Amino acid sequence: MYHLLKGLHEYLTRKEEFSVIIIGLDGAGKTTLLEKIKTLYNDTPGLPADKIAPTVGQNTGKITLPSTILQFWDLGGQKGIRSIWHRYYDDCHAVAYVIDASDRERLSEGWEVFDSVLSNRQILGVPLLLLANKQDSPDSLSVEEIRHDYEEWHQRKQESARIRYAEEMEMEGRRERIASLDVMGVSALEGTGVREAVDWLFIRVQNSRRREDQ
Ligand SMILES: Nc1nc2c(ncn2[C@@H]2O[C@H](COP(=O)(O)OP(=O)(O)OP(=O)(O)O)[C@@H](O)[C@H]2O)c(=O)[nH]1
Ligand SMILES: [Mg+2]
Repeated sequence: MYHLLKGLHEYLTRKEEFSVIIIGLDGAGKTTLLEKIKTLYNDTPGLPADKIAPTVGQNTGKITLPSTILQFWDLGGQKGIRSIWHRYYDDCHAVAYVIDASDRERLSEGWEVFDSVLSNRQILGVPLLLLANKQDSPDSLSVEEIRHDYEEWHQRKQESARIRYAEEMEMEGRRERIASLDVMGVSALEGTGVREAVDWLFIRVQNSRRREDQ
């Protein structure tokens, strides 16, 4: 009887686990974001910003939400480390791409990398959120400006490329994705918008799981 009740209790209180990868250029603020998420959701606070060093490899963090555990994988963004990102694509349930909205000089590099992320078939149907970080900075572009900048960059890229038919089809998929792209403004440093971003991820992983179940 005890085992039966224990099993029932475990069944009723079980939590499903989802993996979210956090990627973006070096210095975009991914680790600062992860540590802020830990501080906001866990009893043990994350590292303060002045203790965070550039990531060589990965950092992880878990938070518990109603009937759900979100496992975050913050992957190093330096050029030489980006080649490991693809190893995480098959098993992730959502992607957060962080862009430094205050660093205008590196925006096009950020879009180049973002575009190559979008071209990966493994994450084609995976919820993807673009986070315009450092909204606390006076130099920061707003969410609308960031979206506009990306669309313009993408337009320029298409115009300058001589595109083969296969690429055209692939671009078409990407265009659809861009049209429905969700962009949110956050300040990983101050925590502004971070709960809204986590809510978005929580809802989207739940929804995509339901679609898989059907
Ligand atoms: N003003 C401001 N600075 C931020 C914010 N988020 C991160 N930073 C700063 O940006 C710098 C880089 O932050 P990290 O979190 O280490 O960046 P990262 O994306 O993890 O970089 P890699 O680990 O190299 O890929 C640090 O000096 C942070 O304090 C933010 O929201 N606002
Ligand atoms: Mg980092």
